[in-house]
Amino acid sequence: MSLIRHAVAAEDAARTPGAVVLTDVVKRYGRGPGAVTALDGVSLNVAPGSFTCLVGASGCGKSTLLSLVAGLDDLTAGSIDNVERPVAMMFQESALFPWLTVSGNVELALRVKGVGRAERRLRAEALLDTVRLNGFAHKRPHELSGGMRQRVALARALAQDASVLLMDEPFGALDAMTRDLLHDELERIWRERELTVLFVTHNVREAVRLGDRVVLLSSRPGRVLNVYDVALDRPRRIDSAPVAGLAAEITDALREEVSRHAG
Ligand SMILES: Nc1ncnc2c1ncn2[C@@H]1O[C@H](COP(=O)(O)OP(=O)(O)OP(=O)(O)O)[C@@H](O)[C@H]1O
Repeated sequence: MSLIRHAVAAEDAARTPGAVVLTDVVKRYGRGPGAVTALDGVSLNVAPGSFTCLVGASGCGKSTLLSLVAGLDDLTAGSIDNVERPVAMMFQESALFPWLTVSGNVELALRVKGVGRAERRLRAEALLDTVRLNGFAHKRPHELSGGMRQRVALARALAQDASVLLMDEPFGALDAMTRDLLHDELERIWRERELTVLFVTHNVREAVRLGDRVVLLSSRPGRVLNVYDVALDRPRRIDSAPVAGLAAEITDALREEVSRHAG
């Protein structure tokens, strides 16, 4: 297995400069006998404008990896380079402020950037248009469906004008149909804005539906086990045979890893 891993890392390192370049990243939480090694030597070159999905067993360090790229936590060893700041993040929970309107939530991100009031309003309107929420600017989050709340969260993330978008299971709590619609929207926005997306998911089919590449991490400590290039035409359907076929291959590898770890 380590041979594959090293081959993947070497091939990755040989690619042209990335928007995000991780080199031998190690992350350990705590010290002494109770320390937890979450990531152990992760190397990955994420090309500008690419869509990379991360999959792996629960607890393998996917969220840790995103928070390190976001600069929210310190590395124990290794390096992360070329990340243009700020990066935008999106989570499974929309984390909107309930007392603010939809527009107010998006405008807040612009306010933090020092954008003036009149321009904030205009830009928030345009962003809500981008995520197809025009007409909902004055609603409060509790008046929206889960999918609509995630659209607002996406608009708020886009308001930061970041070129790197980090997404931690953003559609994990949505029903299948809403999730499929949001896949289409995200794919469109990713292309229009030439974003670099790092997307964590438990859903391997979702990873194949969206990603240019799917990175499979080992069980804890997380290491890159394999990188799958997804050479399927877009737009893809999550229930199409080619998506299901590659997803089955990755799922088999993931199952093998989980049972190897359990054994
Ligand atoms: N702040 C922390 N302090 C101590 N241990 C932590 C901390 N954050 C994460 N861990 C541990 O690091 C490991 C990786 O956690 P992480 O949340 O990154 O995994 P994950 O792959 O995102 O998990 P899941 O798929 O279940 O969301 C886990 O064992 C977790 O318990």
